[in-house]
Amino acid sequence: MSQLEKMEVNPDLAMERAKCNFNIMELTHILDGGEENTVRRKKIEDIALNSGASKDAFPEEHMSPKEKYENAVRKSCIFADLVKNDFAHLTGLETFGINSNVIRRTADAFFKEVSPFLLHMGMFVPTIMGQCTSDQMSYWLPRAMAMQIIGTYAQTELGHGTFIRGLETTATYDPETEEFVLHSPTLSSYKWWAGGLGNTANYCIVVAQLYTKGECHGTHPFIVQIRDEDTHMPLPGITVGEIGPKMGFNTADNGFLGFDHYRIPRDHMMMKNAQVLKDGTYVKVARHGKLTYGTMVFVRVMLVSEAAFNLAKACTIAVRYSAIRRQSKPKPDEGEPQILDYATQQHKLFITIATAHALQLSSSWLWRSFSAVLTEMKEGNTDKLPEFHALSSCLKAVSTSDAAYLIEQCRHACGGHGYMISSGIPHLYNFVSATRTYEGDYTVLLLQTARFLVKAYEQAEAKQPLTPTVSYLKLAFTRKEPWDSSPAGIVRSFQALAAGKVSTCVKNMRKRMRSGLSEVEAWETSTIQLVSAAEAHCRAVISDAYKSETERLTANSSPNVKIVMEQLSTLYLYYWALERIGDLLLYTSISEKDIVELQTAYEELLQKIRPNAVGIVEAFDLRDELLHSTLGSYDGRAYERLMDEALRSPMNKEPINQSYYKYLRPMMKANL
Ligand SMILES: CCCCCCCCCC/C=C\CCCCCCCC(=O)SCCNC(=O)CCNC(=O)[C@H](O)C(C)(C)COP(=O)(O)OP(=O)(O)OC[C@H]1O[C@@H](n2cnc3c(N)ncnc32)[C@H](O)[C@@H]1OP(=O)(O)O
Ligand SMILES: Cc1cc2nc3c(=O)[nH]c(=O)nc-3n(C[C@H](O)[C@H](O)[C@H](O)COP(=O)(O)OP(=O)(O)OC[C@H]3O[C@@H](n4cnc5c(N)ncnc54)[C@H](O)[C@@H]3O)c2cc1C
Repeated sequence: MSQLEKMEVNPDLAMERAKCNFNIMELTHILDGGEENTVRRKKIEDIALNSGASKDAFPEEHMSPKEKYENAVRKSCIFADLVKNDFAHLTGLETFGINSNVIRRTADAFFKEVSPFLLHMGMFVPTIMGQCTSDQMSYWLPRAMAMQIIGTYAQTELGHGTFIRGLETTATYDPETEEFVLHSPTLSSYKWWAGGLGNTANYCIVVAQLYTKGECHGTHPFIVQIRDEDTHMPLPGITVGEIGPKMGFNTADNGFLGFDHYRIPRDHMMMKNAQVLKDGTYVKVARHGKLTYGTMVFVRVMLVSEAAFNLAKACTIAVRYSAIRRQSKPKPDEGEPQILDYATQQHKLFITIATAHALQLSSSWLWRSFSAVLTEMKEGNTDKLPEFHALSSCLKAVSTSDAAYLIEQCRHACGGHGYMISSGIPHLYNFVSATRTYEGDYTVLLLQTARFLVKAYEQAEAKQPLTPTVSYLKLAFTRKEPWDSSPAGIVRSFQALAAGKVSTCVKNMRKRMRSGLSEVEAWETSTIQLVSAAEAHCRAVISDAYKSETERLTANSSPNVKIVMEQLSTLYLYYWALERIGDLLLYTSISEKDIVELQTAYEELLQKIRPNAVGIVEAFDLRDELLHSTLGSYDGRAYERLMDEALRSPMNKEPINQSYYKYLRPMMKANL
């Protein structure tokens, strides 16, 4: 009999819910962006999850890699059907609701890892929307949205991922036949990594060096058919396959792809930003050279919400588990406390909750900025693109890195059981740690932001106007920032700290150049500090956005919800101030006494948040189907669920495994 048939909700969790002193649903509405959104989200989740279609008859963990992939394809088709037929009227899919947070969130109930359609939804469709002319779009978009074709995004090669200008795949225009000839001249030029490429996709966007009239015009995107639309066989001239097991993403059939003088029609070049005319003349349309990188910028923005969502899942699991787990006996005449009562446990977990809020609110703010930039770009104005590139790069880098670190911390907080796949935390970690690398590696993206910061610093030095997110750089030219422990004061200190770090980098680079290094060498020898300066800038941006969004969103909320949100945003500021004490000592007037007071205030805040901790994570409103966790389910029956999962293991299906007769018994008998 299943252990779960025996009892109801764990009493410790029931007690936590009873003592929560704020309106959980009100916080949920705020996090969803309004009550209407919550109602719509719940409708979608009900349609998708009450059908039972997301469930597996056999635990996915015990399937072979091939079975896992096939199961993921099966469920992807069911999910795609739901998206097309059942959700459309609720999400506005005719526009671009397909990437809405709700669809993304609901998909997680279907896939413990990821769908092989992730790249189709996440990059193929957005690239069609961003890089095609309107004629091209009216041909490709309906086919892609209706899932008549399945695509992916093949940019990275075996030899190059970061350095896009170094890609080796060529697309050479042949005016005789009005075709491009795609070719992979070397092993390192083979496309590598594209999700869904291994077995699923029949089309892909290929980024290749464009040659026409004997001249190279750099990398451009092309839509390329790789498999027959009927038989799914790779087409002649195409070599395609799957790259093998990975830390995560094992249901995503990431693939490799090579071309042997493979021909595609001229109009399969995505021509919104640049065109090749029939006679081979190259015409540049875009006003900014990097608009072909647009899909990457879009996905970087998406990844900030991804980081927030995955952190929300991890801390829901870890906080619920910490409420039902009792361990040790610090007071001999009392029982074992809930581990959530330990200050060190609160230190691990509450920053995780606060970061989930910080990233979610910063991500909404970033989306609004993105929409404004896109609107201006539609009118031909690309002035704000450099600032937005710098902003989206650092936010992608820091959010994914923080999320990976804090999810690992949630695993630590769950002790040994957190190491079980069934806890749900390993899948979250494996997924999020990849986001730190793909769509631009952490270091590489922070160095992009640093380039922008250095230029902005030089503008500040020359007393030229600064764009909004870097206007604080003028602090580098004033006296040391006086320490002020109010939230607004801490944000200002983070800005002073970032300004100080950028200034130090510039001064060091100039010194190195004076001592004979070239500009490139001076930059290269300063990159450790430049990465640190860009991280500090990003921390100041997040802190500022989190604080001001909290103020905006709680302006009309009930007093207790306001208190909870303010406590969390203040905790975020205290935590990072304490983490960066060395830097604050350098760039602000903080004293030893201030530091002692800050540490005390931080510890007191943890205690204030403690009674509402379960309520706060439950405001993320994550159904059990989305969490996939034995430790974090709503009923808190972690031990029963762990035992149930253990009993489902194929290793327990026979009392004696055959290896006993084959190996163990002969060995032990021989050793008698
Ligand atoms: C049924 C199933 C349902 C499933 C649910 C669906 C829901 C969907 C949700 C989806 C969520 C996520 C899905 C995503 C999954 C993605 C998987 C991973 C995909 C990939 O990884 S694709 C490959 C990505 N690759 C990269 O990111 C490469 C990183 N490299 C670069 O970006 C660049 O090369 C570079 C590092 C920036 C350097 O470029 P380059 O050498 O060309 O440039 P320079 O350094 O010389 O700089 C020149 C100049 O240009 C500026 N600049 C650079 N980039 C940009 C830009 N993007 N925009 C604007 N400006 C840019 C740079 O700042 C310099 O300016 P300056 O000269 O200083 O003025
Ligand atoms: C799970 C997963 C899915 C992916 N899916 C896709 C996909 O669908 N389509 C696709 O096209 N690609 C995909 N990728 C590839 C991904 O975009 C690249 O791996 C990523 O952009 C990093 O590039 P790289 O592998 O070349 O790393 P490298 O650039 O080789 O990085 C290796 C190290 O070198 C450092 N480094 C590199 N350049 C510099 C520099 N200029 N300065 C300082 N340090 C530097 C990096 O910081 C890093 O520490 C995927 C990757 C993963 C892991």
